[in-house]
Amino acid sequence: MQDDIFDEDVPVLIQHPVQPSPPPSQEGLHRVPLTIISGFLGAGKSTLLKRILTENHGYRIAVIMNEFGDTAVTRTINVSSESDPKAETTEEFLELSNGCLCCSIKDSGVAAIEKLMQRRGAFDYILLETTGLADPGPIASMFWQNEDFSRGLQAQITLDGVICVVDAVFGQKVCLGSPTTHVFSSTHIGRQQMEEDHAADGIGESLRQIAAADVILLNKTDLVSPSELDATEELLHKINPAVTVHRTVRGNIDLKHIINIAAYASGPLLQKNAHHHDHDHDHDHDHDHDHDHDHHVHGTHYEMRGITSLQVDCPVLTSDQYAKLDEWIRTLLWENRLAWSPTSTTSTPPPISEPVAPEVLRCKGMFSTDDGRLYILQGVRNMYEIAPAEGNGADEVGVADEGKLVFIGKGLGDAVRASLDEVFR
Ligand SMILES: Nc1nc2c(ncn2[C@@H]2O[C@H](COP(=O)(O)OP(=O)(O)OP(=O)(O)O)[C@@H](O)[C@H]2O)c(=O)[nH]1
Repeated sequence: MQDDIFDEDVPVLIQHPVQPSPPPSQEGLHRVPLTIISGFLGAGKSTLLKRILTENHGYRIAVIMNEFGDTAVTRTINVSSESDPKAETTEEFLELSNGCLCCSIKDSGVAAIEKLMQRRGAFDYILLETTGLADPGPIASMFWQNEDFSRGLQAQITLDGVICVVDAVFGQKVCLGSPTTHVFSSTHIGRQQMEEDHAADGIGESLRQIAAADVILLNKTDLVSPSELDATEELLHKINPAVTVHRTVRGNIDLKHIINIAAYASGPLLQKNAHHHDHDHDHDHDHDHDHDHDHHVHGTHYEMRGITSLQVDCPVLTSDQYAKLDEWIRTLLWENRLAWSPTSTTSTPPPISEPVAPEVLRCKGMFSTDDGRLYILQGVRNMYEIAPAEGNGADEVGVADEGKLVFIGKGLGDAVRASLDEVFR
């Protein structure tokens, strides 16, 4: 692990009592935003978190890290702790000099968060790292809750977003020093992981991570040519048409792009597909690439190794169509079937059958109704919400007459699209 750049930044330990102080009154406290950080093995999650734990950014973030003993931050902390006879007692919660709080997960993630919430007030934000092999979807659905169902932890925490760190050069190390290195396209290797990664159920973990992400950090861009990065980025957008991609080197990113992004709020969506490049020298600019492939192609679906993304235009809906769409989504997410199937009484021919039962991992959308209202669709697995857009009126958003819906999951092909067409009829 190349952690030498951080060696000068040994965090300063501040003692915490073994027993946490009693939790402050919950009254008047806002829910603490939580961001999930997932990513391919070795993609650079720890490097990103090290940055957050050591740089002066002004945020008080509690970072919950996996594999506590393996990370360079922990090693530096442990080195500091060797001279500290009470190091054992401080191991689980370490307050760092930049105001952040570092926590280890020894129990399940939920237990760690419950313990962390006993220290509420010491931080404003939670970053939760998942293991490289984890599917962030179930964790996201645990924290993403309809207000009506908020209880326990969900009443204290609100899911802000899911970040996925993608290695632009997967396998690069393996090739280093190998006589075949120069004949490998490094991005090809990164893409190869996505293309080959598929589990028994048809969707591998790295694809699930991409599917569940609101923001992708395409990391290690220093090792890959711009054209190869473009190709990888295009692939990411095909797998997840609603994701925002930032290019990074060693996880160097302005934190505003990954925290407080309100990816699950009822704000405008699907506007954020501009490509963002964050370079090590902090030069940050957004621009659209002139790809051959248009990421906003109307009514597209893309399939790779069992994962499909379906992006459709949604016309301005009548109240009947709105109700039908709601029923269609509910049936798809809750029953893994199409509301308008071959047994439908509609006059159109039944849609062709899908080889795989449809399943949605993530959906997002924005559409308007003919009474001038703008709605946001948010869904994580079998939970979804359609809520009036907050903040911006339809005029400001500028997409009132060209709504979009995005579904990412399994078996979301032609039959699903044909069924959805019925809703819009
Ligand atoms: N050249 C280069 N190396 C990087 C970059 N980001 C991370 N690395 C290196 O890649 C290796 C893996 O980075 P980590 O941050 O440990 O990756 P991880 O995702 O935490 O790994 P796991 O916890 O094993 O899944 C380390 O040697 C890092 O120094 C980058 O942008 N460019």
